[in-house]
Amino acid sequence: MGEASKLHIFLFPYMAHGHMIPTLDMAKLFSTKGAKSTILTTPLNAKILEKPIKSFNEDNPGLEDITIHILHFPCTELGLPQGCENTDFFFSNPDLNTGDLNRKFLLSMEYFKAQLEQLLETVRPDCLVANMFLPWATKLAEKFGVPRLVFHGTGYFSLCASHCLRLHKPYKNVASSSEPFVIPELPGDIVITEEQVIEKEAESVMGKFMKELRDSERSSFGVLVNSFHELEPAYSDFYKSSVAQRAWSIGPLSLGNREFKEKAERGKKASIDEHECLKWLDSKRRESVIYLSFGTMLSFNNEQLVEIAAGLDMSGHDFIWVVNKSGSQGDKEEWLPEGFEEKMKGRGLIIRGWAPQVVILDHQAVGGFLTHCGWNSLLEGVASGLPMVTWPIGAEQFYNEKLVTQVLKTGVSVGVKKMMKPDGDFITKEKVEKAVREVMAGEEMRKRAKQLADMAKDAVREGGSSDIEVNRLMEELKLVRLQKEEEKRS
Ligand SMILES: O=c1ccn([C@@H]2O[C@H](COP(=O)(O)OP(=O)(O)O[C@H]3O[C@H](CO)[C@@H](O)[C@H](O)[C@H]3O)[C@@H](O)[C@H]2O)c(=O)[nH]1
Repeated sequence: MGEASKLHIFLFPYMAHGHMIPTLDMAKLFSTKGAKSTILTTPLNAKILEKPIKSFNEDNPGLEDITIHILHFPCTELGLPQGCENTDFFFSNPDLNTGDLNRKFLLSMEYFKAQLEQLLETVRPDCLVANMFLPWATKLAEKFGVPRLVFHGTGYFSLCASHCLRLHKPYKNVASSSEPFVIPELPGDIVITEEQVIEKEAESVMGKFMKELRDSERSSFGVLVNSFHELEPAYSDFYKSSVAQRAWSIGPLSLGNREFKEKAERGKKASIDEHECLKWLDSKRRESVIYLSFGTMLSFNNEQLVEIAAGLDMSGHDFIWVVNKSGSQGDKEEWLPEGFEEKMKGRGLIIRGWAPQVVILDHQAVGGFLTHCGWNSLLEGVASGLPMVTWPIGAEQFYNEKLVTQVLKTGVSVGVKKMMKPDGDFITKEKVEKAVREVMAGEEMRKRAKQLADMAKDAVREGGSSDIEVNRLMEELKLVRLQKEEEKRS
């Protein structure tokens, strides 16, 4: 295909690993469909993306379909610490006030408006895929006749749950914040409590910001969802008929990474040698290891870490545990029980910092996943056919948990009742032990999880449901281009 006839897509991710990782996967996917992508991001984030993009371009000689455009982001002028170009900057550092920085960081995204406007005017891409946290992107794109697609990063179930909770506010009719209720209108009689709901604060600054996001979504070209129809059919149907005007399921995006190198290069540089990690896993029995990770946005306090360690010990299972902790408390002596690592030698691997997650999840020795239910992790767990222990922390993670425990029935909850902020739950070692044992022994859950993994792989194969939707999207974008060309001629 000639360069000029290729669709050119701008991708503008939110500057957080949970958004940048699927964005790069998306760019690769578009490349397989003959489109070229430009990822818009800041210098430090570009550094993280450079290596996997270079590998991708080397593996696909002559295409060079993915490029980065670097944006200016003057942190200190915006009231942020120097070098704060990714949420990881504050979430992995327990010494910082993450709440304040998170809000300021989110609102600083407006700074990109002028740069985006100029780029859209000069380059005129065929489409702009912008993260939901950039609501002003819809109007800017419209000004230059560029269709704007929204990428939320989460799945259909939580998008639908949010919609129904916002609409019906059922939490207003309960006697206490811990009283369970069924989410009205949402298929499946899903039970939740008020303390797990994030839609409560419509009048707050964040509530108003979220409304702006929804308004900008309504006038956009549509929504891209990292999911596949067979995983959550009732919710993908509900979303498409009752929530968004148009949506395309294009996942699981992580499955586009087939080679070891691609899987190992997702996100930050791993804090462990990937081959060492594999060697360790190779020495383990099939499905005997539980993998624990709480994503990129959280550090537990030392008391909770000690309790997790004890629970893992009591479970008797081998484990890989990722502790996303830097700063002064990251020092192992400060939070691990005395002699724990020596005692667990051979049984447990603790990764401080970043793990090559998909490499680990795909290994046959891994038999379970204890997850905070961030959507990327959850979907990666599904794609690897793993039953899960759910330990949501905040954001939409409690909704994702309900998908696993109440709909898919491929996991059990560790028993967290409420969001970590402001004053989350303390989970005892007994609860950790019980949930880990139950998931590792749960044959029915494992069977269902494996069926879902097969469906996930089928969805992204040629002719599979997600493959068809990506093709449809490409055709629609080509049509928009044709119409624009015709308008220009007439
Ligand atoms: O050591 C690590 C830690 C994470 N990851 C990867 O990083 C991503 C993390 O994404 P996710 O699991 O979604 O977690 P968060 O970063 O916490 O995700 C944020 O963004 C998600 C998508 O919008 C939301 O679902 C979450 O609630 C929100 O916290 C995944 O691809 C992981 O494979 C690694 O490779 N190694």
